[in-house]
Amino acid sequence: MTRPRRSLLYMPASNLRAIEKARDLPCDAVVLDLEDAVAPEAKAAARETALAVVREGGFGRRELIVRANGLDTPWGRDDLAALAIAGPDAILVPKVNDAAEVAAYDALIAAAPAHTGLWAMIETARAMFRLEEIAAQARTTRLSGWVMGTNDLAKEMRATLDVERVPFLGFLAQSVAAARAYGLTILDGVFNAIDDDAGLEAQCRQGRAFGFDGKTLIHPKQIGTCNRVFTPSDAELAAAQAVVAAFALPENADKGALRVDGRMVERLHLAEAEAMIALRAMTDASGTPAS
Ligand SMILES: CC(C)(COP(=O)(O)OP(=O)(O)OC[C@H]1O[C@@H](n2cnc3c(N)ncnc32)[C@H](O)[C@@H]1OP(=O)(O)O)[C@@H](O)C(=O)NCCC(=O)NCCSC(=O)C[C@H](O)C(=O)O
Ligand SMILES: [Mg+2]
Repeated sequence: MTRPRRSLLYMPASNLRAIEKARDLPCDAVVLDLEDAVAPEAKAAARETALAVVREGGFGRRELIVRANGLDTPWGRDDLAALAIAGPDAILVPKVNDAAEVAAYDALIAAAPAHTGLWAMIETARAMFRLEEIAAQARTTRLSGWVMGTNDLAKEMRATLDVERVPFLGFLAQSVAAARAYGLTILDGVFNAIDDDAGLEAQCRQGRAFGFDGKTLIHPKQIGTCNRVFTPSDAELAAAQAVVAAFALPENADKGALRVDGRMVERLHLAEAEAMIALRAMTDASGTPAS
């Protein structure tokens, strides 16, 4: 991981007030949506707004991502052509079903600057059976991130999307495994109940337990909880530092397994501990409070 991606806040690219506000919000990334949050009659104007916002910048350390319309819509191709020239940090494409679609999106943004990543929404029933082939596109395209689209997935499956997300647990785990197998960043889906703080916290904790890098959000009031849950706590940091210190002792140089604070730790835990310390340092350096 090269930067924290705990909190990605969506906003309709047609909502100038929200975009203006986002320049000062403590999220790690901003996603300007041209897809589902924008009505058909507002699509063209929203695209122009998104392009102007990318050109203008002003988001500081926050990544700026734009979600395009799909290639099966009247707006997808024009979105991709324009975004390739504008060059946001990433272009997020919706409802990817298979590897061929990733390759098609990648070809259409071939002219984009090198810093522009391709991110894919994982949110269709068909994609659930092609996770590995989609993730493997990271080897041949600029695909570098996935975002779970649990609203669309719930709709397609006709499943109930509640706090616990029991119908989705298998797919969430498989998606994280596929993403990790090919080195992709992966963000959890949104939590729609804006005023349910306890539900949001529980779902952030669940997402972190699954291994997601962070969560996608729909409202500024969700950012604090999300950052706090996805930032290693002081206790986790201390535990990680204890693991690193134990393996650094000369008497442990040739040992593979140790007892640290009553727990068995192996060298794989050393790597985890180092990653946690690095993430905490990045989040501290980002200037964004955990809560
Ligand atoms: C959901 C909302 C429509 C709620 O809007 P509203 O009731 O107007 O919010 P508030 O009055 O509480 O807003 C308070 C202030 O905060 C600003 N605000 C609100 N939302 C955002 C935001 N997302 N980003 C930035 N700023 C925001 C308001 O402007 C108010 O500011 P002020 O004027 O100073 O008081 C609304 O929150 C919203 O539109 N959210 C984002 C919706 C969206 O982008 N949806 C698409 C992505 S979700 C998705 O598609 C997931 C995936 O594809 C899947 O399938 O699962
Ligand atoms: Mg969706």
